[in-house]
This record gives sequence, structure tokens and C-alpha cells, in this order.
Amino acid sequence: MQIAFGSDDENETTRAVLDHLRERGDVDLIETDSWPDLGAGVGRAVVEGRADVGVVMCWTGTGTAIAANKVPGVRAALAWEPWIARNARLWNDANVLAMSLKRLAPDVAVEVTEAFLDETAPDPEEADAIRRLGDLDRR
Ligand SMILES: O=C(CO)[C@H](O)[C@H](O)COP(=O)(O)O
Repeated sequence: MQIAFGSDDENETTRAVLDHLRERGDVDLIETDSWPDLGAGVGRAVVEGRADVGVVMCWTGTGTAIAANKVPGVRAALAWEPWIARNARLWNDANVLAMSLKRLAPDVAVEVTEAFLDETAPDPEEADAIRRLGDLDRR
């Protein structure tokens, strides 16, 4: 699996997530300390096919999620617990995971990341809703 990863700061939580991502696949590190550029850079890596999924982190997780979602084709989801991450994949076909590097403990952030990566395909029952999300990119 190719994973694009970007974080605008570094701490125990980001290091734990990055270590986990490196166990799960090849990591393309997007490096800039500007969170809008970071979110968009990870988003572009995903929609341009250089990565299967992306993971973004900033203090809140929200700024990088918003920036990633500005890239047409990105479905970035902010998650803080595994259930949210898993269902963002299943029900929203999320292709970028966003997390707060300040508010998640390292083990929780790794569990959230694992849940996100473990779900590899959306729920077929959500196909129509996911198609409608794609339509919004084209309006
Ligand atoms: O959480 C964030 C954006 O949502 C940023 O990480 C936070 O605002 C710090 O950014 P900067 O160091 O550029 O001021």
C-alpha cells in the first residue's frame, strides 16, 4: 500500500503513527510546515494516484482535513476513535484520514489509523451516497 503522510508538527503521537504507517506500506512523506499546503499536498498525492490513501495531522486535525477536502476527489475524514475511522471508510469511502496530533494519545492515534487502513472497501449499500459525493466535486 502507498500511503501519503503529512504533519505540520512532530511529537510522540505523530511518530507513533508514522512508525505504524511504515509497517503497513510505503510512505510518501509530504513535508511542509504550512498546514494548508500539507493537506492539499497529501490530497493531491491521493487523487493523482501516487498514494492509495493519505493521513494528515495538525494540532486540531481540522485545518489539514479542510485543506485536503479542497482537492476534488478527496474525501478527508477527521477521526478521533476507531469507530469513526472505520465507518468513514465504509460509509463515506474516505481516502484521507485526519487526526489531531495534540488531542490523541499515541496508542489511540495508532488504533484509529489501523481501523482506517483495515477497511479496504466501502459498504456497497452506500454506493449511491458516495456517487453523490463525487457529483458535488463536479458542480
Ligand atoms: O491545527 C492546526 C490547523 O488546524 C495547526 O496545526 C495549528 O493552527 C498550528 O499551526 P501554525 O503552527 O501554522 O500556527
